[in-house]
Amino acid sequence: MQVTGLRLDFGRGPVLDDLTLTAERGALTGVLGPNGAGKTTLLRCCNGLLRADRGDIRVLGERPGTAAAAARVGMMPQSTGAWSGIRPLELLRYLASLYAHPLDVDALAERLGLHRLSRTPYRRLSGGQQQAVNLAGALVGRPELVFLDEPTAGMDPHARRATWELLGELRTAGVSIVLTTHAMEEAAELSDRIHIVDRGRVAVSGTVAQLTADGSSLEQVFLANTHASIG
Ligand SMILES: Nc1ncnc2c1ncn2[C@@H]1O[C@H](COP(=O)(O)OP(=O)(O)OP(=O)(O)O)[C@@H](O)[C@H]1O
Repeated sequence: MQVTGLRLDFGRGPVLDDLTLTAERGALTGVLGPNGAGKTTLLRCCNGLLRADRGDIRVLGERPGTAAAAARVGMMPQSTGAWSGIRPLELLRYLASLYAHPLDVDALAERLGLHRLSRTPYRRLSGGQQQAVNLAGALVGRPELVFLDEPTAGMDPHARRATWELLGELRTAGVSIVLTTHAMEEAAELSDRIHIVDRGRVAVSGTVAQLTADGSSLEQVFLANTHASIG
């Protein structure tokens, strides 16, 4: 995925400000940044849900939001209210039906601990369970590239580890992954490359080893290269 010179202003100053970054195929790319830095906005642009004022995005060589891109790209949003009454397995079966070669829904649900929740409507699931459904929804179409917006936020340590394992297997299988997170140890553990975004721009990029070469922790690098959103 290639993002070049992206700019987007909702009317109160730029949220994305000449943002340029690359996510290599087959790699896991971590996008970090303070609250309000523009991470979700970037992911929404990459999925064609928002259109930038300026700049260019290519996902798997395609323009975001086209049918060609949608068939090959998955997106796990931070939260979604749209599925409130539907049960997890019904939802996943519906999403699977939209793709040519979906994953096996029962196996995926079992893997993410959703098979026991088959009768519970989405809105009655816990926050972590909703996250697991969102993740399954992003993966069920067997995407070549998947965007995950804070995939483990709200997950307990068991669910988080199961998710990390799943992401590791996807990466081994050649799936490209772009994820946002506020968990520094998660970013350090999973990412092949990290972009730290601040006020709509990439402040610093590199592998974890490159970013922490002077002995700093990833959190120290984050704090040194970003502005606080509160305080
Ligand atoms: N549709 C919108 N209209 C107006 N402002 C918006 C809209 N969407 C996002 N913003 C603003 O853009 C900025 C960036 O928001 P965004 O959700 O991309 O941040 P983020 O980096 O994902 O933050 P967090 O880590 O808190 O999830 C925020 O100031 C937000 O209020």
